Amino acid sequence: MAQAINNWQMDQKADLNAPQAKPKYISTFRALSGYMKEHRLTFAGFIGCTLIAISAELLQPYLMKIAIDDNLMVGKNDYHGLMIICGIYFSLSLLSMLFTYLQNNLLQKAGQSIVASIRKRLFAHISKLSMSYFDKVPSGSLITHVSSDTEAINQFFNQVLLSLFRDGFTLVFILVMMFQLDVTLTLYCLILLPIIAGIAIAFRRYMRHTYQMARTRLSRLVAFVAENLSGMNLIQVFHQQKEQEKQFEERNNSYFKANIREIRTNVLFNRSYEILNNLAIAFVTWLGGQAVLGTTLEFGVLYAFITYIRLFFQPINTITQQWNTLQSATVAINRVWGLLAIQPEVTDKPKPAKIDKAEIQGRIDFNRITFGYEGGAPVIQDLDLHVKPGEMIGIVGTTGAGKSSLISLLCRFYDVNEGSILIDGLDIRELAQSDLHRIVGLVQQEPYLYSGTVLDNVRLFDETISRESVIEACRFIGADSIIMRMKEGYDTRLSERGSGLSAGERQLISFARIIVFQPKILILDEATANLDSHTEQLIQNALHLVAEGRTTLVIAHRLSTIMGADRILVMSRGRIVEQGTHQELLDAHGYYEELYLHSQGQKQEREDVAGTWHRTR
Ligand SMILES: Nc1ncnc2c1ncn2[C@@H]1O[C@H](COP(=O)(O)OP(=O)(O)OP(=O)(O)O)[C@@H](O)[C@H]1O
Repeated sequence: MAQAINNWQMDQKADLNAPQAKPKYISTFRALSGYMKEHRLTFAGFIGCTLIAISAELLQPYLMKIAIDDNLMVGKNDYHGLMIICGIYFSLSLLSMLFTYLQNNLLQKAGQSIVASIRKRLFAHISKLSMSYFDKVPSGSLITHVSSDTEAINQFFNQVLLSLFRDGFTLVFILVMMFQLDVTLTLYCLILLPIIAGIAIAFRRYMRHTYQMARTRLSRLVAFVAENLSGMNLIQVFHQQKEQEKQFEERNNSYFKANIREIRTNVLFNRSYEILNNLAIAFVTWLGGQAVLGTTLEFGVLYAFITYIRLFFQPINTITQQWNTLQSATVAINRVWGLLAIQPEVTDKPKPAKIDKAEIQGRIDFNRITFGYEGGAPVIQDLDLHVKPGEMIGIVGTTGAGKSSLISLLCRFYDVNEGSILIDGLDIRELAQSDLHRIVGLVQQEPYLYSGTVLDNVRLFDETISRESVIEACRFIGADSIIMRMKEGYDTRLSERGSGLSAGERQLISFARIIVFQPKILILDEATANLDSHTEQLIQNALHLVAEGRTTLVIAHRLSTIMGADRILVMSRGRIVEQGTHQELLDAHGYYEELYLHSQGQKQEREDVAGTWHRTR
């Protein structure tokens, strides 16, 4: 497979010097050849079956010619011979049916397994790409790569390759039979061939345009519906249903019109093609009929000839139809291979340092680090921070101060531009990322929950972690009683992104993950959501339990979360501007004190509002 990607990359480099960008058909075949080689026997079987199926089918008119000329027209009462011919005719039909079935099966088997392995490789590759890639590329386009692009490759096998062999063989076979029957008549018919092909190609071009227009309008419509579904609550709250309906109608109408245009063109083409076919038959009947009347041609030959001419048009039509599919498959393959060729920016060293997770103490050193996102100004500047094993650090600061960026660097979602980050004295770039992520655990601001049971979500589908360990972890952090109140306890299936749970419940489940996976360093990007005081208390307790024995960095939006931290850092514009304990920072009368007084003011305001509300009831 690596060879297939190398081939593709070489073709891309060669293309840079090409005078104009043309669809890269050659590189498409080279790209797929690596996968196809693995199924060479199946493909050989497919070609063999195709040859047998087509030969069986196309020998039938010839057999009729024999029946007419050698039995019926000569007036022999050879019933036995006629019966044998009819028997062979029927057997050929059965043979053709059987081998068409086998041919389809073999092609499907090879094609589907190639597409499945491309999809698997693509998914595995995407999950290894660095965060910087996901910053640049919208997730919608990645979904297209995994779904539509692989589907287009599927169509390449199902339609293009099938047609190329089946229809290609059919055309060659028919031509051979026609020449064998009558050379002059065949040559006359061949005059029509460029006209037929020209009309078919011109129509196909126009149809491609109408097809693309319909597809574009359909994607606009689908994107609109998807956007609406995800923002349905906002639309309802702001009473925007009418406005949205209007926009939907406009998109729906334009898709409808494009569809009608596509269907009309299709019908027009098929009818014109049929007329051409009938013209050719009339032409052959006129020429051949004269020859039959002049007794220079046998009637059976004319009959077989007309049947072959009728069969001749369909493969040309089908092959030209495949042009569009071939083009979209080529584009899809180039896109997929382009994605497969992208290297993650954050990579492991060829020989990463070996570490024993149990031996890790949890000391962290940020040594004068500077970092900026691609093409942007530094968001962390010359930051120096040293965290002792087991220390709990609270991080506060203005929005956009660089708090989340700092923890992204510790997780190695990005690499620092300058300086270094060490864990227990070892540069994190020396570690395999899988080892680093076993040491550093992250609870995000919006804990991500997957479609699956509560149990699966705590152990992240890792079946080596027992149900008992999960339950024990949940009991430890106080989530057990909440989970047991759910309909099916630990086996309750969570809907998309855990939308049936409150923010606090989602946080508790993600704390349980930490207990189960036991990282030595814990990062918590605290949720901004306002929690009720009971849940807030539960979360506080859980946090203290999970922080026990771990080096913990907490990005806090509520100061109450980190007032008890060993050290609090105040960040502004990518730098640490204040640090100390809660009391030390208050005594320093700086930005932290301002934040604290502000939060106290807000708290008082909330309490006043709550008091008034209770009194008025
Ligand atoms: N993926 C990204 N690509 C480009 N710039 C980014 C990206 N993420 C953050 N930034 C920018 O980096 C700066 C620091 O952002 P960061 O999210 O680290 O701040 P923060 O202190 O965590 O803010 P908040 O408290 O609002 O979450 C901001 O100016 C932000 O716009």
